[in-house]
Amino acid sequence: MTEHPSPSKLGLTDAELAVHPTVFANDVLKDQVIVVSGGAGGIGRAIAWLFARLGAHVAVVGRDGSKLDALVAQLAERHLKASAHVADIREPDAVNLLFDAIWAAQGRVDSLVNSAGGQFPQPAIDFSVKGWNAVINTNLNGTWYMMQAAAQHWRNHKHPGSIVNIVVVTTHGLYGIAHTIAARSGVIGLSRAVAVEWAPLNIRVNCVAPGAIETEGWNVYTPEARAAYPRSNPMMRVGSPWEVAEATAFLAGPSAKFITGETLTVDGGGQLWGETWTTGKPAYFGGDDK
Ligand SMILES: CCCCCCCCC/C=C/C(=O)SCCNC(=O)CCNC(=O)[C@H](O)C(C)(C)COP(=O)(O)OP(=O)(O)OC[C@H]1O[C@@H](n2cnc3c(N)ncnc32)[C@H](O)[C@@H]1OP(=O)(O)O
Ligand SMILES: NC(=O)C1=CN([C@@H]2O[C@H](COP(=O)(O)OP(=O)(O)OC[C@H]3O[C@@H](n4cnc5c(N)ncnc54)[C@H](OP(=O)(O)O)[C@@H]3O)[C@@H](O)[C@H]2O)C=CC1
Repeated sequence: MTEHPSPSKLGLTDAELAVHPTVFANDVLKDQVIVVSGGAGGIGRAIAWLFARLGAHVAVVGRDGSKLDALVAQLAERHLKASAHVADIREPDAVNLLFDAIWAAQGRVDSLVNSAGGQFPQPAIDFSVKGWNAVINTNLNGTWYMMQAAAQHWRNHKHPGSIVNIVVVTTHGLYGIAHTIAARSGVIGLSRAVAVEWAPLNIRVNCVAPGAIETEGWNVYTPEARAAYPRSNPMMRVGSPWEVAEATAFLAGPSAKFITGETLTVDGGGQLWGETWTTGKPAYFGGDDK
């Protein structure tokens, strides 16, 4: 994967996340257990901090154990509850074992947040089969394995639950990321379908669709593409992972107990106005790229 590292930091640090003001009451998720895939990434990390600060135990999931352990240590330093779990969401057996382990250790799971995901920017006409499959496997299949394993455990334990899938705004033709638009449209459709099927099990399923949110995940985009992201919405700025975390807490927790099958867009109005060119603006559309 091509990386374009930023000379300065992207997103919020643990020290910032530990003290960032929140609109939620401190104990609103007291005693709950929340599983956050991609929990050591930019958005997942903000979700982990917010949910832990609201009283939950957060089980953070990813492939890189050292990133997860470092985050759990930071949370523990502030007397917040968390555990690190290495798993590849594309491996259904590993995903099932993950939920077995968290239930065994914590005795409950209340919410699942699927923030693991990503893509690379490339015009769709040039996608390789391997590249297409990598994005579909991660974002559609991986998210589904996590959703199904969570729901099966809730059914077996006769326990209510809620799922929030972090997706991408799919209403635009977002140039250069057609594979992810396909995968995320699948997740949104899937969420609407199982919101109905799983209502009898007392399981709610919703999505959050972020616009341009500054995180380390942006290193796959060129500095020129990143520099244009503030113009992707009428607020003329990029979003913060904390803004996605608060929307996620709203949907995951009791504030949304009558909401299911919904997608909450957190994009500064980017659905209504703005331009997003993840691979540069082609000459055809008035830009410099050939
Ligand atoms: C309206 C509102 C406005 C909204 C405005 C919205 C702005 C959009 C911003 C969205 C931002 C984000 O989501 S940023 C945050 C998300 N984070 C990321 O995207 C992080 C990077 N992405 C990932 O890690 C991805 O999960 C993924 C690319 C699938 C990597 O998975 P894997 O580890 O399996 O993949 P790799 O082994 O690296 O690569 C597998 C194959 O994929 C292809 N591949 C990988 N990188 C490639 C590249 N740069 N160019 C071409 N092809 C590539 C190759 O075929 C690779 O095989 P080989 O050829 O054999 O190597
Ligand atoms: N930032 C943005 O502008 C936007 C982001 N999004 C979406 O929001 C989600 C979070 O994004 P963000 O936090 O910025 O991205 P990051 O790249 O910072 O974090 C994504 C995390 O997902 C984990 N992950 C990736 N693949 C797997 C896998 N197969 N199994 C387990 N974990 C995996 C990675 O951890 P590890 O390497 O340890 O596995 C990583 O920490 C993604 O789905 C992203 O596409 C949507 C719109 C805009």
